Amino acid sequence: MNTSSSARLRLAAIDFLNPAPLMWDFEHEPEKSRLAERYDIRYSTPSRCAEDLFTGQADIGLVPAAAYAIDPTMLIIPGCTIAAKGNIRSILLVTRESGPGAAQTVAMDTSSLTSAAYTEILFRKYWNPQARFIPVEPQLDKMLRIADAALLIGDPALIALEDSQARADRTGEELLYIDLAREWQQKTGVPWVSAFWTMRADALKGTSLSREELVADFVHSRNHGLTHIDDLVEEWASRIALSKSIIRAYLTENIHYVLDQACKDGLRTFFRYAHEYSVLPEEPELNFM
Ligand SMILES: C=C(O[C@@H]1C=C(C(=O)O)C=C[C@H]1O)C(=O)O
Repeated sequence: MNTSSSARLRLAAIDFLNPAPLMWDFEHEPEKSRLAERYDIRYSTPSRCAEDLFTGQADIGLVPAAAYAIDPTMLIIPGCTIAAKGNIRSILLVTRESGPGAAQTVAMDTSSLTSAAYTEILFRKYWNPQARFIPVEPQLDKMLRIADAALLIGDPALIALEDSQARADRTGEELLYIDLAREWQQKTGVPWVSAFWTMRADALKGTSLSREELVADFVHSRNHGLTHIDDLVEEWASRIALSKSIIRAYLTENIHYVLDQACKDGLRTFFRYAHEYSVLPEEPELNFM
């Protein structure tokens, strides 16, 4: 917790392509310097972001939805999300040709909390309730050596999908690349919600920031990011092994950045099933700041 008005809020952010529009003002002038006086950003993976918030090493985090059920004393900052209302492209279950129903073991990307929980629900409810889950580093070949299917998220998933034909040519092995957000929506009728900004309930105490100023910082950053997609495509083309057209499609067609009513319904459905299938401890209320 911050104790003086000059103390900055510690922000745990995710070092993937998908949050880039949310981070626009935090990473670009003219707002960057102003926001640097309010927020101290540290980048990591989704699971690490949650850990930093829950262990008190961060005040605000782009937190995987699953983590919110672990500590519902946290407050959701309204407005922004990482979600999908169609294909998400970066959350994949990769299986052998026999499909997920035949998978006995699933290697789970250790950087994921939420997609891992969704995957477990999909197996328990629809595909194979007996499947076993093994946490593994996100390397497809390694994962498929020890399991029948693999969950990949984020940039490693985007790259694996781009490489899918080349991999099949290389290895002679045909794999299925299942987009889990599309699968989830077809089965449940609600959007897939991965993450949202979450803060410790006492985070604003001791700072001079009001609730409205804080919400505006995040919402304006997202809005500015969405008007700078061309710039983001240029920036990211040199950082990730993807074509500019894929980066653009991912930021404009795949990821949905507005935490709207449909996403809130999606979250409630996710939490209800997660509790029903013993994937998460309890079904939390959605508490907004
Ligand atoms: C869309 C994605 O969402 C991310 C996936 C998360 C998870 O699986 O725990 C958490 C935060 C999101 O930023 C992705 O990484 O592909």
